[in-house]
Amino acid sequence: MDKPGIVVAGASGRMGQMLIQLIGDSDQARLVGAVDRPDSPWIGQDVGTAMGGAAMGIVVTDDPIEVIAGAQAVIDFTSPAATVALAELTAQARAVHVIGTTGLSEGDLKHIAAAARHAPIIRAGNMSLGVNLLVGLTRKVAAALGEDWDIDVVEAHHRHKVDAPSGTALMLGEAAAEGRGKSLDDLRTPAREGITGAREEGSIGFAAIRGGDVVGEHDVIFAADGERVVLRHLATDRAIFARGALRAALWGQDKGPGEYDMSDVLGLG
Ligand SMILES: NC(=O)c1ccc[n+]([C@@H]2O[C@H](COP(=O)([O-])OP(=O)(O)OC[C@H]3O[C@@H](n4cnc5c(N)ncnc54)[C@H](O)[C@@H]3O)[C@@H](O)[C@H]2O)c1
Ligand SMILES: O=C(O)C1=N[C@H](C(=O)O)CCC1
Repeated sequence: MDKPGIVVAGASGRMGQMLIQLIGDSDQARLVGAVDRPDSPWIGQDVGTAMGGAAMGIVVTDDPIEVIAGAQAVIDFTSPAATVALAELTAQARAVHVIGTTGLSEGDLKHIAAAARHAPIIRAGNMSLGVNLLVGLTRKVAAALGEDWDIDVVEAHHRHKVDAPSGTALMLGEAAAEGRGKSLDDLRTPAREGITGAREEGSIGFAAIRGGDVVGEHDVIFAADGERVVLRHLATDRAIFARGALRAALWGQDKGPGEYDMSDVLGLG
């Protein structure tokens, strides 16, 4: 069988460039399209040349329809608005949509769920093996410890990140809430500022640091009287997210319509 053809959306972005390099070097997939926003200076350029290397024979376009029609998967690390639009187009082409974009609203998620009725969509706030293992550990530790153990998720990212808490922090918070048999919506405490009052028992808090070139750091802190347990993941290279996304695109090739996540892809369920 031919290697699956993959479109990268957000080609000029930090993740887009990682993916183009990874797919270009892969013997399991081929790059068939590169999409970016209409005002990107990369539009009309060969994507390899735009990245400062050799030409790859793929011209960056702001019109996803044509390239998606000939693709088996779209890997998308863009913005919430772009991701919602791409979900509809990718579903129409019956291709696999791998979504790494974070900061999606409830409304965005409803659009994505509607698109997943027609094609497989694999979405995760973090595509790395390490974080997806940490999600399982967080669920277990939260289940083992009583509500007298306070839970906070503290995360740090580079200065360009636009959403908070990070998608990863929300995955970890959801896992902690699940461990306690609740939903994060029930336990999440608003960002702290001013006279917040004492902490509510069983609540889950979030704190975000933004600065420099930090790729991504997450601590899940379980704090009780006299002791703390800290679960930590440190990302030092974005390649971990790109490898996870490509793995998801390949895994999705024989899957039916529906919503999947990285625990499905990695068999961690
Ligand atoms: N799930 C994960 O593992 C993971 C890992 C890293 C980043 N992310 C998320 O991926 C997203 C992108 O991160 P980044 O660091 O690459 O950001 P970035 O700003 O470097 O790149 C975003 C890219 O999307 C493009 N874009 C924006 N609007 C578009 C549109 N309408 N059509 C086509 N392209 C469009 C931009 O031009 C840019 O090339 C963020 O939401 C981030 O949180 C997720
Ligand atoms: O760089 C980013 O932006 C990242 N976003 C994801 C998140 O929101 O958790 C994953 C880590 C990097």
